[in-house]
Amino acid sequence: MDQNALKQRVAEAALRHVPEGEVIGVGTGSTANCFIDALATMKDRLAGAVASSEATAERLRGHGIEVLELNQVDSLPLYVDGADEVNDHREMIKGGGGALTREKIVAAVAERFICIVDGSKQVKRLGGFPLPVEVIPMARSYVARRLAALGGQPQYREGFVTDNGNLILDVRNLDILNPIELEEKINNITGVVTNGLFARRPADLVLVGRGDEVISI
Ligand SMILES: O=C[C@H](O)[C@H](O)[C@H](O)COP(=O)(O)O
Repeated sequence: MDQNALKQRVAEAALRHVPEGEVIGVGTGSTANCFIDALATMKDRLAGAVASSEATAERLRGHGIEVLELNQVDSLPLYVDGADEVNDHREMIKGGGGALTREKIVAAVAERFICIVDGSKQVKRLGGFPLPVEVIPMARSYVARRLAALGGQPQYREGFVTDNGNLILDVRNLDILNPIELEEKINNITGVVTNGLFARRPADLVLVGRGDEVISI
């Protein structure tokens, strides 16, 4: 089964966790897009969705699903999103599409976070995928120097502007032995908005598409 078929399969598997009559949070990226397309089949049983990016909001609206601002809801029973890497502790690297900050905010509000991935994203140790860090533009060089001091090799994602008007540094070569500690350390650098480690708030359930099966972690 090809990667796209696996993404569709996990997206469909996530549907049965969607509570009826509620507003849910929806992530960003190609796997989240598969979920949005699947969600459209039950849109009449949904009160609406909070989007983690402008692209997701547009796709949801395209299917006739009402998009609400996060500030319009008091709680979210569920957030469904993809990831760039996920380990056995359900910790993730996210942000390959640059949506990490809004994703982290929606994930923080959600009571339950279900991560949907194809098998290629499952790793023993995080860090093979370059860690995205969203940075306030004027702090770019300073933050890059601080990331280099942590042993990373930051690279400016040229020409990319986040939905929040900021830029992304993709950091290679980080030794991610303790994801929670590194997430906090990088977030404490002045000028960093947030980084793509989702370890303080891991997923509650990961659905992995592998061969003909969907495995739960
Ligand atoms: O910013 C993007 C998100 O974190 C995505 O969830 C992540 O990059 C995975 O995307 P995809 O499903 O396209 O591999």
